[in-house]
Amino acid sequence: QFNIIKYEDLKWDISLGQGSFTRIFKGYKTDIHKGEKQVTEVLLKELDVAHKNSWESFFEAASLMSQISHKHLLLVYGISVHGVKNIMVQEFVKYGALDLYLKRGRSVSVSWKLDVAKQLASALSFLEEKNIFHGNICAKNLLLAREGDPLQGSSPFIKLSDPGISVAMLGEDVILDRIPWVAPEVLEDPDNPTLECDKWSFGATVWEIFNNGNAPLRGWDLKLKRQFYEAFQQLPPSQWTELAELISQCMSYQPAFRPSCRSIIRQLNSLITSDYVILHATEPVTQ
Ligand SMILES: N#Cc1ccc(Nc2nc(N)cc(-n3ccc(CO)n3)n2)cc1
Repeated sequence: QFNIIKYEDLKWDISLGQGSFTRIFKGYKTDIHKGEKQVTEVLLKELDVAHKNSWESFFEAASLMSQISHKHLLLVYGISVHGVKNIMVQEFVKYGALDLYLKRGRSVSVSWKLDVAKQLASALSFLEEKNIFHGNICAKNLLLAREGDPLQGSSPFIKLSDPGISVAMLGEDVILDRIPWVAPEVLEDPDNPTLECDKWSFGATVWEIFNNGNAPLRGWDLKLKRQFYEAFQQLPPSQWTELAELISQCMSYQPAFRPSCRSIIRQLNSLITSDYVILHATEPVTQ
């Protein structure tokens, strides 16, 4: 499924923060390649000891990412186990998580955001072809490999990160806290997620990207978040009607009403060519 990396071949560098069940570090792995020592920069993702009994699910996420390869899917080199430590060894993606990058107030253009959305849609389309459910699509799990430079006209490049511990293994509170990224039907039946659930999350992620990385329903408590679904509410619509339309299609409470990946990509292409893009070259950054 994936290769086992020897703990002694890994070296930890600085801590880069923590996710919900993991902490991440910059690091290095050493390989012997044709008798030569080769050191590779990696991202070391450690499963918190408190959640060590979710290690199968943690590694299942790693093996999912190792079995398929696509330019917009994160490369996972392998896993390492050392005592109670469970470590996933990933390619180091230069600019890290997209939500933090956008929050840092980088004012990026509308076409930059659409480009990122299209790359995510193509990763989603690839997963759909392979009938693979991701389960954790959000801006925090989009990694920025290339910034793209509006002046040079070079475009950004993103990689979708591993899904982490599967949603079926998570407690109800963790699932509730993932509102509005988690599809409403997942709350009803977390053990049988479908590909349509990822389309809902795609809609919430595009909303995030166009809101400069600010989380939707930020600061809402779990009760309010649950009510958001019970009242069939939608996220505040973008003033760009066609974009708001795509997001609300993806975030249909009826899974069958969500558009196919092909339709999502087609709609993104028509957004890219619309004159809104030219008029709003770089939005003033509203924090
Ligand atoms: N400052 C800074 C900085 C931080 C991280 C990276 N690189 C990176 N590489 C990966 N493979 C994965 C991640 N992640 C970050 C959050 C998650 C949650 O999924 N992953 N970050 C580069 C710069």
